[in-house]
Amino acid sequence: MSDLIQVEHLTKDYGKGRGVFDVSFGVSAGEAFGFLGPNGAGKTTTMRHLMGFVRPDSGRVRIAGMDCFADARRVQEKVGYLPGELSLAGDMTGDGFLRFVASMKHVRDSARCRALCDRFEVDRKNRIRKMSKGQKQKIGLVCTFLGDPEVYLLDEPTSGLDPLMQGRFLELLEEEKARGKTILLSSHLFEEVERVCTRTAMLRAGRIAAIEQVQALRGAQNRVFTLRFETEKAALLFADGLTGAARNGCVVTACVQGSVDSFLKRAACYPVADLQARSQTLEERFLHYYGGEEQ
Ligand SMILES: Nc1ncnc2c1ncn2[C@@H]1O[C@H](COP(=O)(O)OP(=O)(O)OP(=O)(O)O)[C@@H](O)[C@H]1O
Repeated sequence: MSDLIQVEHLTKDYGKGRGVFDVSFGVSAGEAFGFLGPNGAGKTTTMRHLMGFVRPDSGRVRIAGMDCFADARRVQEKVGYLPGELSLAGDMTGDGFLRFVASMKHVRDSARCRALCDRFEVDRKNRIRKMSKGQKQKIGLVCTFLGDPEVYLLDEPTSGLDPLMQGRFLELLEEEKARGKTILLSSHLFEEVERVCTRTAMLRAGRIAAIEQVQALRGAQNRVFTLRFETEKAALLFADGLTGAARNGCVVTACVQGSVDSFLKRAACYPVADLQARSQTLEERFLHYYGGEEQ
């Protein structure tokens, strides 16, 4: 079966190396797909193409077989989109705005809206312009989930939320995933993607650097060793020519992929005062793709 979300060779060139270039990926129905990348990597630009706000310079972007630009209205009816930067009607109260959005989305049953507001402890009485960033973000989240859409495009959804609300949001996302919804989740936060998504793309400077199974990343056999040698000379000799090793005085930190046998035998040639080993975090693994990126 073909993917529900299809991005094929998407290019939007804003000049001076900015934009997205030859971006391709697919998200199958019921899959949660992560979209990770540093600032300016192209996450928002890709999402805006999926919402049909922007016409690609080249390439194709489709949801449920519909061209996102040509069929923008029909696509948008299927999608719950949370933009990275919200623009809400500041003069309206939270309640007034939610009612307005519900009517736009033809949502007649208010039970889901109430449940979402309770979950996120939404301030419905105050005017939106008087709300904090987090309070506005919670209104945005309720609007996104309100219509019970089939597809979610979420652009850094937890930005501005406190840890309690971040947790509640991730719970909601897991529930929606269990209900078969298709999710594209853009984030800077590795833990967030790790918790919800089965696969993730990593964007760098407008291009896909890699697409990986989250499970495979989590289970990768990479180990980070920190060794303290008796002397700086020993540390220097040990680290010399060792790929991926960093030395600070007597301490050498190195990431070892696969078998640790030859690494430990090499270390055993020098006087070791202390050794610690741990699994490489997902974040460290991603840094491999982002290495050298200017933020
Ligand atoms: N309308 C536009 N005109 C010119 N350049 C743009 C436009 N929209 C985006 N860009 C540029 O395209 C690049 C990608 O931006 P985008 O907002 O997609 O990145 P992002 O990954 O969402 O970043 P962030 O994490 O900071 O939100 C950036 O260099 C940005 O300046």
